Amino acid sequence: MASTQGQVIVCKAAVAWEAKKPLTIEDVEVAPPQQGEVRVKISYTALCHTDAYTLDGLDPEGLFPCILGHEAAGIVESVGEGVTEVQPGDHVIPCYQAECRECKFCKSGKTNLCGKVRPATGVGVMLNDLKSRFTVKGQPIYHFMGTSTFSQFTVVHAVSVAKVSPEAPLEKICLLGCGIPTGLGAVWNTAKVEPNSTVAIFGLGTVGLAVAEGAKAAGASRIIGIDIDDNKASLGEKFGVTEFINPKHHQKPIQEVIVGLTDGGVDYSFECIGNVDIMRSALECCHKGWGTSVIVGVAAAGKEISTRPFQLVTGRVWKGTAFGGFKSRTQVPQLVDKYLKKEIKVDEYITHNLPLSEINNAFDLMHHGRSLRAVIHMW
Ligand SMILES: NC(=O)c1ccc[n+]([C@@H]2O[C@H](COP(=O)([O-])OP(=O)(O)OC[C@H]3O[C@@H](n4cnc5c(N)ncnc54)[C@H](O)[C@@H]3O)[C@@H](O)[C@H]2O)c1
Ligand SMILES: N[C@@H](CCC(=O)N[C@@H](CSCO)C(=O)NCC(=O)O)C(=O)O
Ligand SMILES: [Zn+2]
Ligand SMILES: [Zn+2]
Repeated sequence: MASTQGQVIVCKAAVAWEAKKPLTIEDVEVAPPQQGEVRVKISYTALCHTDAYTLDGLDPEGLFPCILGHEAAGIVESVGEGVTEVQPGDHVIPCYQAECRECKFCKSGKTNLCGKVRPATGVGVMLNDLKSRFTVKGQPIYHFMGTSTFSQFTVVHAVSVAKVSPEAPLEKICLLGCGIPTGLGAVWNTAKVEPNSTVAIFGLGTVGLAVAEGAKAAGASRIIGIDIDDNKASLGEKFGVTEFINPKHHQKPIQEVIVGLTDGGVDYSFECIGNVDIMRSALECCHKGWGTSVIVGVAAAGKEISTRPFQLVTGRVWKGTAFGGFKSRTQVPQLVDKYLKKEIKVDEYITHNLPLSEINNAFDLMHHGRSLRAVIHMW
């Protein structure tokens, strides 16, 4: 095939023109990568709840028109000046959480957050010239989370690209771009759950089920799954949930139910929904003196958390996690290798496979709670 390096590529992409409106498939012009950038041919992308949250107009950083998508895998088409970490043909996972290894955050040893490109990705552009690489009939289209994987080709910062084993099936490992690492890492890196701990998980979507999988691997003795969808009871068991509670079947506040079941509360809890009232329940179902609650869910613009300070004075700890605390470029390839060694599940989270033309159906499935991950086949 003739090289497309240095040329504008015209390809299909699902464009979000405005909030709360279905995406439309457009011919998008994708400019060549500039200095420190990589153009990636996206093979497969899944949908995460965060894509729906932004499309629904709930994200204070949401900009339109944009190309959503941040859980994907593909192959490098070309690289810009100065890029040495990857080359055309490499299999990669674009990572919304960059890892430059040079900034204050990366060097701190305290966080997986990276400050290098975040100011640009937060406003939908590339760092080099603060412009977008996408246009439709000449009109600029914003990037999203520095990834924009609902396009057959995307341009990302080189510090946001994890090079992975070419042995791994791209149609599966696309999921390692967000939801699964977030859940596993929330347990292993953020909470650091110890053997024999008790755990409560609020929301058993992909993220919550990955928390269950991580908690089981960490040796938790009780893993309590909480969801308003009764179908999640049997599903949860497959990922390690040992007890299921549907709050709708209880009169008392759910935190009181859990405290009663666990001799004073759980050691660790995880909020995997994005609901600030449930974040409070998750904190308050933790054991006095040491219980730790991790906020994983992303709450809508304007929402704030609250509790009585006494909850913290008496030893409960409130934390949050982004991408499960994993350092993206270093650790995503390791997670891919773990999948190849069958040490972590991936296939089990995929409930639907759809062509790009049906991407709006994938959003409907998610909104109706009928899918875990729907994988979009881009070609
Ligand atoms: N912090 C991060 O890095 C990160 C990464 C990925 C996703 N997220 C966020 O995590 C959350 C979960 O993502 P997902 O893709 O698994 O979503 P999902 O929609 O697949 O799952 C959400 C689950 O929560 C359940 N639920 C909804 N309301 C509930 C309630 N009031 N009580 C109990 N259960 C309830 C639903 O039935 C569903 O099973 C979202 O907010 C997403 O934006 C955060
Ligand atoms: N833009 C929102 C916040 C969105 C958010 O918190 N995103 C998570 C990843 S969700 C992936 O599905 C995250 O990693 N945040 C850290 C970061 O964005 O640097 C808002 O402004 O409230
Ligand atoms: Zn996500
Ligand atoms: Zn950095």
